[in-house]
Order: sequence, then C-alpha cells, then structure tokens
Amino acid sequence: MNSNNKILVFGGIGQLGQCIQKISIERNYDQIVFLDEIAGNILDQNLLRKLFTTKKPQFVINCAAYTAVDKAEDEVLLCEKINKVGAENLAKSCAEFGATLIHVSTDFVFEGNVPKLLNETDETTPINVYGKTKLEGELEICKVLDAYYILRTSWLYSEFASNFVKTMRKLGSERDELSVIVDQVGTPTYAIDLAATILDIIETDSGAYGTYHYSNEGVTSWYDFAKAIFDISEITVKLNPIPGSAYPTKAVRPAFSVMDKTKIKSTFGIEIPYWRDSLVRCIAKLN
Ligand SMILES: NC(=O)C1=CN([C@@H]2O[C@H](COP(=O)(O)OP(=O)(O)OC[C@H]3O[C@@H](n4cnc5c(N)ncnc54)[C@H](OP(=O)(O)O)[C@@H]3O)[C@@H](O)[C@H]2O)C=CC1
Ligand SMILES: Cc1cn([C@H]2C[C@H](O)[C@@H](COP(=O)(O)OP(=O)(O)O[C@H]3O[C@@H](C)C(=O)[C@@H](O)[C@H]3O)O2)c(=O)[nH]c1=O
Repeated sequence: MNSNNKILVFGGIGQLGQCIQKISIERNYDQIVFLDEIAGNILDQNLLRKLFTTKKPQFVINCAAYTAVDKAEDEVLLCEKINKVGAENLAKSCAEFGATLIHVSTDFVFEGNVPKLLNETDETTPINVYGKTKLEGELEICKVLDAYYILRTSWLYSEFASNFVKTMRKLGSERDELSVIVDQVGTPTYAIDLAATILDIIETDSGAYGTYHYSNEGVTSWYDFAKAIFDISEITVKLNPIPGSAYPTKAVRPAFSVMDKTKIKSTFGIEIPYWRDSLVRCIAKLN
C-alpha cells in the first residue's frame, strides 16, 4: 500500500508516533512529516499556522498528549492545556486549512464501573484528570471540525518509548517477586497495530468521519497481561495478583474498560489481532 497524501504527525517521536513512522517506511510513504514537541508544539498557534501554510497537509495525525496518568493529578493545568487546548488548536487549524484530523483518545474517558462492552455512544464519565482532559479534547474537536476521526484506544505498548511491557520486563529481570493488579480489566493494544489502522484509514479516505474504538481483541487484567509478558519473554519471577486497593496510585483507574470494536471493523473492513498474538510479535522485536 502507499499514500500520496501530505501528512503531518504531531507527537511524532512519542510511542505511537514512532510506530506510525515504522509502518509508513514499510509502506514507502514519502510525504509524511514527523514533528516533535518543539517543531510541532500544539500549544503554539503561530507555529501551527506556519506549518499548515507551508506544508499544506491533507491529513493531520495527533499523537501529541500528556500521558502521565498519575502525575496529571498534580499537573492539572498543563495536562488540560496539552490534551484539551492542544487538540482544539489542531482542530481549528484543520478546519481553516481544509485538512482531516485523526486524533487519538483513550478508554479512560469511561468510568468503567460496569462489566459491559463499551461502544462509541456510551456515556463518558472520566474518573481521573488525564481521562477528563482527553474527553475535553474530543469535545473541542467535535465543536470546530467535521472532518475528524477520533480513535479511542487502550493500554498501548510497543518496542518504542516506555510502556507496561517494557516496565514489566525490566522489573521482572531485576526482582524476584512482583505484585500486579488483577481487578482492573481491559484490552492491551500493540501500538504497531493501531499505527497500521491509522494509515489504513487515510488510504481508505472514505469520509466516514466520527469516533471509533480500537484496541486489540480479547480481554485481560493487568496481572494476566504481566503473566503473559513473563511467560512469552521466558522471565522467571514470582507474580502475585493483588486488588487495586493494595496498590494505591494518585489517579483512580477504570475497573472495566473493554471497548467494542464492531464499528471500526465494519466501516473500514479491518481485522484486529488477538492481544496475546500481538504481544508475541512485540516481544520477538524486543528480544
Ligand atoms: N500510552 C497509552 O497507554 C495510551 C495512549 N493513548 C493516547 O494515544 C496517544 C499516543 O500515546 P503515546 O504515543 O503512548 O504517548 P507518548 O507519551 O509516548 O507520546 C506523546 C508525545 O506528545 C509529545 N508532546 C507533549 N506535549 C506536546 C506539545 N505541547 N506539542 C507537541 N507534542 C507534545 C510528548 O513529548 P515529550 O515526551 O517530550 O513530552 C510525546 O512525545 C495519546 O493521545 C494518548 O493519550 C490512549 C490510550 C492508551
Ligand atoms: C508497575 C506496576 C503497575 N501496576 C498497575 C498500576 C496500573 O493500575 C496498571 C498499569 O500501570 P501503568 O502506569 O503502566 O499504566 P497506565 O498509565 O495506567 O496506563 C494507561 O495509560 C493511559 C495513557 C491510557 O490512556 C490508558 O489506556 C492506559 O494505558 O498496572 C501494578 O499493579 N504493579 C506494578 O508493579
């Protein structure tokens, strides 16, 4: 596959940004530009105007975000600026310059208090600062732009940047024993799979704008995810399942945030890998 579209990627050296870069190279994209926090600061409207004027993007991918979930509880204003105002700035620029925005959001927009598959129209009631500001970002985009795809995803990991898989492998090789929460349930997502889907959507260019859910298939807990990471990595460590109450964190996290992917699969005709199969692929890269 290939794309002749001009694409700007904000947050281009974060985890997902690097995954998109990898897939775009494999697909021979030559009109895609990856911007870091300085070259593509989404809080600098003058900079955005210059970028949109000179680069004339047809698609903009927003991977830029404040993602430190616990730290966000102490840095509310900064988190809000990046996740809400930054998203709004990009949406306004897209509206003004006629670009389509692909924005990445999170399962943490949901309260996650009911064990039921979450679909795109379910009520959003975030329970931490990060989730609240991500929801505000979504709402700002919907207000000012028609040509948007908001992709909510969950539990991203990959061979790039820092994430749960890399943290577990590091801790597992340093310690004899680890305790991981078993009563928070969701679905991990290999960021490489999400990156491929984002580029599929651009290539399809169907105009089916709106909000979509994307994670890998299946359901697991953080404990079972950690267990799979150690098994596949062949790391021996004593792993204890614990309740969330035994692992206090600054931010509260949803207990159940498994998303229904029917809409994205039927709209774009994509197949989604099972979470453990993708984990095997990622760990093969890490090894
Ligand atoms: N990671 C996860 O588990 C999940 C992530 N998501 C969403 O997916 C998206 C991608 O996440 P991921 O790649 O993992 O996150 P990362 O934290 O790896 O990447 C985010 C990037 O945004 C950059 N950034 C921060 N502030 C600005 C700014 N003002 N202007 C431009 N860039 C900025 C960061 O730079 P720097 O590091 O220098 O601050 C970082 O490179 C985000 O929208 C996130 O909310 C959704 C669900 C799960
Ligand atoms: C390191 C560690 C974590 N945990 C728990 C804490 C937490 O509930 C869970 C995951 O911890 P993390 O801090 O890695 O992940 P967290 O930052 O909660 O991940 C979230 O990030 C944001 C950006 C999202 O959008 C979400 O979809 C989700 O991926 O594992 C343990 O139980 N034991 C441990 O040793």
